[in-house]
Amino acid sequence: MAAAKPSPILASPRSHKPTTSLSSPHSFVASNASLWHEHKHLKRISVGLKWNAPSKSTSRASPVVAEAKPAPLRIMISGAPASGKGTQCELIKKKFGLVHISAGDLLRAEIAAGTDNGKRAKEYMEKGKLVPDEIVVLMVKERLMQPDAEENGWLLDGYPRSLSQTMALEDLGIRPDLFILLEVSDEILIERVVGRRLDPVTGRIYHLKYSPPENEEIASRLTQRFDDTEEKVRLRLQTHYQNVDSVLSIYDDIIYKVNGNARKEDVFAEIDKALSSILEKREKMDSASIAAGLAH
Ligand SMILES: Nc1ncnc2c1ncn2[C@@H]1O[C@H](COP(=O)(O)OP(=O)(O)O)[C@@H](O)[C@H]1O
Repeated sequence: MAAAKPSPILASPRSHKPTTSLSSPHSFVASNASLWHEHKHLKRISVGLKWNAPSKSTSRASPVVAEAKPAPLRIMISGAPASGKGTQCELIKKKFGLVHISAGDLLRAEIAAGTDNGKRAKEYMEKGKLVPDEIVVLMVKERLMQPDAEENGWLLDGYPRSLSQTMALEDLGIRPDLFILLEVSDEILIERVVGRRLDPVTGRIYHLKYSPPENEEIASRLTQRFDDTEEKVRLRLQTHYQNVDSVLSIYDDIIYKVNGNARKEDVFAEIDKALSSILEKREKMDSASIAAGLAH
């Protein structure tokens, strides 16, 4: 079967592989993970090759390459509470079709379902602390390995938030193409959190001052997240700053810092530029690899 045959294009260099330094203890795992991901993807491309029937005028078959879809993006997005991750995730999801996996949303779903994990998680969330790894790590890992995320790529939001969570992914050979860090000043963050409201009917997020509800009916049903008070956001910020550096140190070579104080459209334009550029490079490399494979 064609899919089982080793493809000559597997040996080709790929531009999207994270640049890892040999001195880094994580570089080996990262490169292997990347190669594994590429191998799976390239197998798909090699299956997708089509050949034209020989035309009357030529004796040789000419290869026609089926549309080569580049390997799906795997992106992490990080930032302090209310740095705009949720808004940007919506925009990224819409444009790039990635599966949005939010650690906070997964935990809130556990709480809503009344599971033991949910009950335990809520105790930590109320204090603005990180939920223990034994709950979070498995939960996120299982979600990342669902077929939709493998097939369409993923956008991981709010994970990893500590060195141990990062290492759990590295041990599994899971590494993103890009680690987006939204940077916003504390003053703005606190103001955003305290005024943030959710419409439980539409799922839309409002801000009492900056993006108020359109009418009284909506205004009357808005809810506030239980951890969106000033006191709790200060604790969450403290937790964030205590942990973020250790996570950044592992993704040093793929960090993309974005000024999150700007308008959401401008923030998205920055992110869009980076993601589109990865995809463009990947498409070019795929075409070149396929052409090289066919020439053999
Ligand atoms: N990766 C994680 N590890 C541990 N706890 C987490 C993680 N992600 C979310 N949480 C918990 O859920 C809370 C809410 O997270 P989230 O919805 O991402 O909002 P925010 O980033 O605004 O704090 C966090 O304060 C923390 O208690």
